[in-house]
Amino acid sequence: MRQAKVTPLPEGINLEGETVVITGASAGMGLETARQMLRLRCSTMVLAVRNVSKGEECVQQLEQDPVIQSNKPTIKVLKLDVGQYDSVQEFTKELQQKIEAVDILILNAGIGRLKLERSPTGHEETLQINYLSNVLILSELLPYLEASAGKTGSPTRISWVGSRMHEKGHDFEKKGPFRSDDSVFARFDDEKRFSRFSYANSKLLCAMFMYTLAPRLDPTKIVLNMFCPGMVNTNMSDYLPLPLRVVFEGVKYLMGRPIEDGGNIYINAAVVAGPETHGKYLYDKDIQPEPSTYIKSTVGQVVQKRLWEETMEEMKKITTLPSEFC
Ligand SMILES: NC(=O)c1ccc[n+]([C@@H]2O[C@H](COP(=O)([O-])OP(=O)(O)OC[C@H]3O[C@@H](n4cnc5c(N)ncnc54)[C@H](O)[C@@H]3O)[C@@H](O)[C@H]2O)c1
Repeated sequence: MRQAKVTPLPEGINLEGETVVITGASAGMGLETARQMLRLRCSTMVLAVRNVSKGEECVQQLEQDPVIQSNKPTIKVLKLDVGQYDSVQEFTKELQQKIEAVDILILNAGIGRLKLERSPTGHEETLQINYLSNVLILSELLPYLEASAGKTGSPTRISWVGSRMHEKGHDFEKKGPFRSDDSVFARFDDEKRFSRFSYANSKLLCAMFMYTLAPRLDPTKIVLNMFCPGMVNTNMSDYLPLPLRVVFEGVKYLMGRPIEDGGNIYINAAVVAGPETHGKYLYDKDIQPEPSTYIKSTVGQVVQKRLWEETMEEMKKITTLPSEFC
């Protein structure tokens, strides 16, 4: 059974004059969202990518689209490897130097892993790529994104790509994903405690962080939400070993959404849904009124608080915290 069809975007969306930044935009839904937004007249698109020459190829590909050509946008490629703090800091610096104000930031780059692999920071990769580096991006950019709102006259919108799996990872584990008396990061970094559900667990951290940060932000300056696009036919499952990949490809073929629908959901979260999405999770196009049962549970609440503390300790080692983090 296929995933429910996505309602088309309303007529008349016009992103003329807007500047959009998408991380991990050289493939999958990041690239598709860039394409759709450029077709909707987005004036400046920043593709934040690990491989700059691949990013440049994407620009050439996008510029061949007659609709995009006629809109005459500026498309920029900036280097960003979310596996490395240095690269994140170089990216946030370059962005502020080159782009005066941002209307929309989409935190899209993400990976899955079944085995413990470490990023150059020493942290397990899903923890680093899906969670910690996104927190650093926010930490470095919050003052600039708030200032952007002053320049554009409307709140800067940040949409973070989560996954519905964040509600499910712990269902498959014997003791739940995190204990209330254990380090959150150790659950990823410690070989003995690493779980093959690290993808779901890393997205759980993202959701918990979003729920903690959003109330600290002024929604007249920044609207922050998280969303899950559902199962979409991208290369996301390439990390799986061959037998599992074959099964997953079959499931995706039968049940997954076309990538165009994925882009449509991204645009809904970032553009169509308004300030009422601040601090909220969206599934497809529906705003979830409340966090997941796990996040609301007693253990979940302890873990959410500990996560914030551990994250702030980590960020303090790398940068000066913005006021919203203090
Ligand atoms: N495809 C799905 O069914 C699905 C479902 C829910 C959530 N998501 C999320 O959607 C987002 C996009 O995934 P996708 O399905 O388009 O997969 P994808 O693998 O096609 O795209 C992932 C993107 O992240 C980039 N990326 C990975 N590591 C990076 C790094 N170190 N530095 C910079 N960029 C890096 C890749 O280059 C790629 O452009 C991810 O966050 C994923 O978790 C996907």
